[in-house]
Formats: sequence, structure tokens, C-alpha cells
Amino acid sequence: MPRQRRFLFEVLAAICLIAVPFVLPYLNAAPNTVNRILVWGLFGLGFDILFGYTGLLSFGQSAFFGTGGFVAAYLLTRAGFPNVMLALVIGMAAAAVVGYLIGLLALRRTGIYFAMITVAIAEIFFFVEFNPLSEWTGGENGLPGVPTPSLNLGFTTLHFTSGWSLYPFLAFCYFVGLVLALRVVRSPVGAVLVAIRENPLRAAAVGHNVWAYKLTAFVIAAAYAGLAGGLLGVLQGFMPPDAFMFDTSGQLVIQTAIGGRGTLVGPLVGAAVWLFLQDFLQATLKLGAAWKLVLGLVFVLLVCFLRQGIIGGIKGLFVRATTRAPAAAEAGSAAPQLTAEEEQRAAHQRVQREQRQVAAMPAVHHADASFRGPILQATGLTKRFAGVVANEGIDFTVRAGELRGIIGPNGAGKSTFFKMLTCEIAPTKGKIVFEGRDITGLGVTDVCQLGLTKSYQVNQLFNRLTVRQNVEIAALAELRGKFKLDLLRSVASVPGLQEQVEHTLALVNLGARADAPVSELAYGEKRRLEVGLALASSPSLLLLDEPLAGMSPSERVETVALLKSIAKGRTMIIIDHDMDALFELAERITVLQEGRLLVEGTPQEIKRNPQVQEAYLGGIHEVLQHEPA
Ligand SMILES: Nc1ncnc2c1ncn2[C@@H]1O[C@H](COP(=O)(O)OP(=O)(O)OP(=O)(O)O)[C@@H](O)[C@H]1O
Repeated sequence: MPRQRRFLFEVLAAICLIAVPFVLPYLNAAPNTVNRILVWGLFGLGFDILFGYTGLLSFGQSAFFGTGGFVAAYLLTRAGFPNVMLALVIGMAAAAVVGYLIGLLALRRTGIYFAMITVAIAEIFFFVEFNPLSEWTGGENGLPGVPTPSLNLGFTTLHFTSGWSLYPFLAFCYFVGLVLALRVVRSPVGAVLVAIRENPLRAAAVGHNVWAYKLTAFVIAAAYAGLAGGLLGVLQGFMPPDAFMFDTSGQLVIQTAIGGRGTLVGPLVGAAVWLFLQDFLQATLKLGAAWKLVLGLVFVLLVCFLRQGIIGGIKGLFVRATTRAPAAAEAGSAAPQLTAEEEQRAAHQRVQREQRQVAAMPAVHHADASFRGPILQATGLTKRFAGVVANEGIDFTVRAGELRGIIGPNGAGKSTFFKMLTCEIAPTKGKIVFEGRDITGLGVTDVCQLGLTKSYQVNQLFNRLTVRQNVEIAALAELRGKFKLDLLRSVASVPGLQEQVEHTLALVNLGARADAPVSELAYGEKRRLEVGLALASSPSLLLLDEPLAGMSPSERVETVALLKSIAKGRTMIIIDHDMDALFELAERITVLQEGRLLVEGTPQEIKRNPQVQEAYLGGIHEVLQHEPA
């Protein structure tokens, strides 16, 4: 969200919050219900950062809601603490600390296992609150007598007691929470959280410390939950034991799904639907306990017909309307249809234009200028998977500035070799030295940060983001390091980011497609973006795993031309099955066969090598075909 739009959104949110006590009483809305919606909305802001933005579905938020609530309530009711606001902040901090400790444990697992751990944690907290800690928490009686806040302005004191009188205090807390959450999701940290939701493997491979960022989201969500828990006690004048109940976590998940995840205000809207419907079904229609049945049906219908939730659905309609309008305008002034020949000429001119642009740009490099030896040296590299020997005793050296090709029949162990070089998997035996440093046993993130990365054989993109956002994610890792808590700055204000993104887009010839979502790209464009993600981290050694795989002949021509221009001033290793392309591109070729290094040499030597022809027996033709006449 650009800065002006975010500011407009904040002003609109403030106006809505101010208008509520003037409008809703005319609609017979109970102030207590409105206040509860704000508390749940605040609770949901943190949860949405965790679930909607980072993709971590936690069923354990009640643990933090209860912790914050009971710590604040205990201070105010039993410890004689005089300041309500400070007690709320201490409760929030306690929930954040507990969130940090629980996160250390829960984030060791992903997906359903993570969700299961959070369920167990919620249950443990519920048990602890009712049993060993009941003396402090009041057990099933909770903690009565929680005071309401007041604000001394010097000349007068404002008392926020109950109903509409408490509303301004809660609305202010929600507004501050919303503004901070908006800052977080628009910050570089927010961009990385979305990348983790979309493709954690690639987020780690481009150099982000995925685990640390997940922990950050977990702690933020716990802090919001803690503050909301404290406010619940203030709102009710009593801290209820059910704050810790699993139902609380479940209700939060459902409200977020109803309102729309990944929207921040979705949980507030979901809470409004839930609580107004509850009031209406129970108080007006007198349905008694059956209100949950009706609410359940509403939830099922919403999930079936409005999968993105209410706000998500509205947002979708808005995006469709605003993207259709320029498309219609473009259609009105559509360029005349080109013939195939004209299209080919245009493509050729485009490549030449991009190459000229690239040549004019300074190459951004990660390389250690003081380093003089071979850039990469692998010794005795071996990988065994149970009974399968994928690589065996490979010795391999690449000098700085070289463009090396790797070929080998299917299953020869090429991709496994790349995975070991980038530390995606650990070798069973052997050693890897990069720029004079032993990197054996490091992780893929650290190695990328050192300047060694790869593009994948099967695209690993951030599919629901635009081309520009994809490249930004990779560039952010290079510019900010693997972990940085710049939570309150905007992505656009990261120094050097825009230059690096534009440079990379030009390198892979995607400048014109920068704002297109990945899902709208042609296959060849996706392959180029795959290379772009690796390039955006300015590696000193770039590995490309089958960059031409699956491309049409014209896409191959275009991409080979791009690879040539990318290769200038870089060190690259390319695996591909396209012999023509590789013999044209590489200075030296390494041939793998059955996991071992068969031979190494110039393209001419490799073409003539009888061992290579033998290795490609099934494809002997293929190698011979490329012999000069
Ligand atoms: N995770 C794994 N578990 C078990 N075996 C594996 C694993 N990864 C690779 N292999 C095996 O290791 C061998 C080498 O596989 P690898 O993918 O490295 O070959 P490749 O030369 O890249 O093949 P292709 O050209 O088809 O991509 C194959 O026999 C493969 O089945």
C-alpha cells in the first residue's frame, strides 16, 4: 500500500471509530457488544499478522490472551497496582515473553504439526490456570474487581467506566494497534512474512532467516493477544477463566476467516458478525443455545461462497474493477495485430535493447574483492540417500569469472550436486570451500548471504505476488542481511532497493512485466523470473539448474541471449540438457555420470570425448549431432 493510500486508510479508520458512538446507538447496538468487538478486533490484528500474513495457523492464542489478561488483572486486583494502563502494558509484555518461549518450541515444526503443538499448548495453559496457579488466577472464579482506566489531564481527569464511556479508550487502543500493524505489514519484515507464507523454502534460499521471522510474527501476535486479554478484564470488570479456553482460540480463527485473513480489519468485521449475530439470535430471536448452530451454518456458507472472507471479497471486487478499467482503456487503443515475422523481429529488438541497457549498468556484486584463489572448490563430495548413491567422491573447482556447464544423463546426480554446493542438503562426505572459506555444514540461508545461490530446476516463486515483489524479496535479503527488525519503515524506503530491483528486472528482461502477478506470466517469463530471484541477491557465484527446461525454441533463443549478457563479469555454473545452448555458453564443461565426475574439458574436447559419447549411449546421437560438419 503506497504511503498516501495507507494514510487515507488510517484517516478513514479514525473517522469510522469516531462516528460509531454517534451512529450505532440509533441502530440499537449495545455499547457492551461494540466494546467487545474492539477487543476481539485488537486480538485479531496480531493473529492476522501470524495467520493471514505469515501463514501460521495457531490454535493456541488463548494462552497469550489469558496470560496478558491475568497478569494485568492480578496486578490490579491482588497486587494493589494503581495504574491500569501500565498494568495492561505489563500484561502485554508478559504475553510477548511467553509467546517468545512457546514460539521457540512450536516453530520447530511446520504445517499441521505446528497447529497441533499450539492446540496442546492452549490446553496446558488452561490446565495450569485452573490447577497449580488457581491461587493467583482465581481458578474457575476468575479475578473480580478489575478497575477501569482514567486519564489525568492536569486540569481534569477522564474516567473510562463502562458502556459508551469506556468506548473511546478501547477505540484508541484499537486504532493505535491498527496503525502499528499497518506499519508492520508494509515494512520489509512484513514483505518477508508474506514471502514465507508463499514459499518458505525459497524465502530461506534467497537469504532470509525464516525461523527468526516466524518467531517475530509469533511474538507480535502474542503481544496483541496479551493486550486484548487485559482489555477484556477491564471491559468486564472481571477477568474470566474462559479467556484461557480452547474455545477462545477457535472463535478467533473463525472470526478471522469470516472477516477475511490478510486484511487486518477482517478480524474486527468477523467479530462484529459473530457478536451481533450472537446478540440477535440469543436476545431477539430467543434461540437459546441453538444460536451456535445458526452461526455454524453462516460460517460454512461464508467459507463456501466467500473464501477470502468479507473484506477479502470486497478487496477482490475492488482489485478486479480497478484492473479492468485500464485494460478496457488499453483495448480501445489496441495496437494492430503483428505477423509472426514482425513478432520475432520485435522480440529480437527487445532482447538487444535490454542487453544494451544491461551493458550500461554497473554490475552489483557480492564478491570479496581481496579473494584471489578458485571461487569454489569441492573435494570428495559424496551424497548417499539410504541405498542410493547420488554423488560419489566428486572433486570440482571453478575459478572466478568462469562460466562452467554441467551435463550428464538423467539421474546422473547433477541436481543433488547443486543442492550440496548451495548447502540445501548436507554431503555425506567431502568438503566445500567457497571464496577460501569452508562452507560445509552451513545452511542455505547463510551460504546465500555469503554470495552463493542458485535458480531451481522447478520454479520456486512467490506465486501470489507480482514480479517486482518477487525480486524485492530476494534483494531485501542482500540489502538487509538475513534478519533485521526494521518493523516500522516502509519497503520503498530501503536504500538501494529500487535500483537493485530495476537492474535485475532489466537483466532478465521483465521490466515491462514488473507489475504483473506471477500467475499471469508465460512459462518462459516464469523461468526468467526464477533466474532473476537468484540474481537479485547479487551473488558472486550463481548456479542455474536447467534454466532452459520446458521452454519453446524461441524462448530458448531469447533466454540464451540473456544468459550471455548476465554472464559478463559473473561466475556461473549451469546445468542443462540443451547441449547446443551449453556448448555455446560455457567455457568448460563437467560431465557427471552415475554420480561420479566422468570428464572435464572445453566444449570441443567434450564433444569428441569417447567416454562422453559412451555415457550418452542412449543419446549418443544427441552428442554427435552437435559435432561440427
Ligand atoms: N531425496 C532423495 N532421496 C532419495 N534419492 C534421491 C533423492 N534425490 C535424488 N535421489 C536420487 O539420486 C539420483 C540423482 O538424482 P539427481 O536428481 O541429482 O539427478 P539429475 O542428474 O539431476 O537428474 P535429472 O537430469 O533428471 O534432473 C537419482 O537416482 C535420484 O533418484
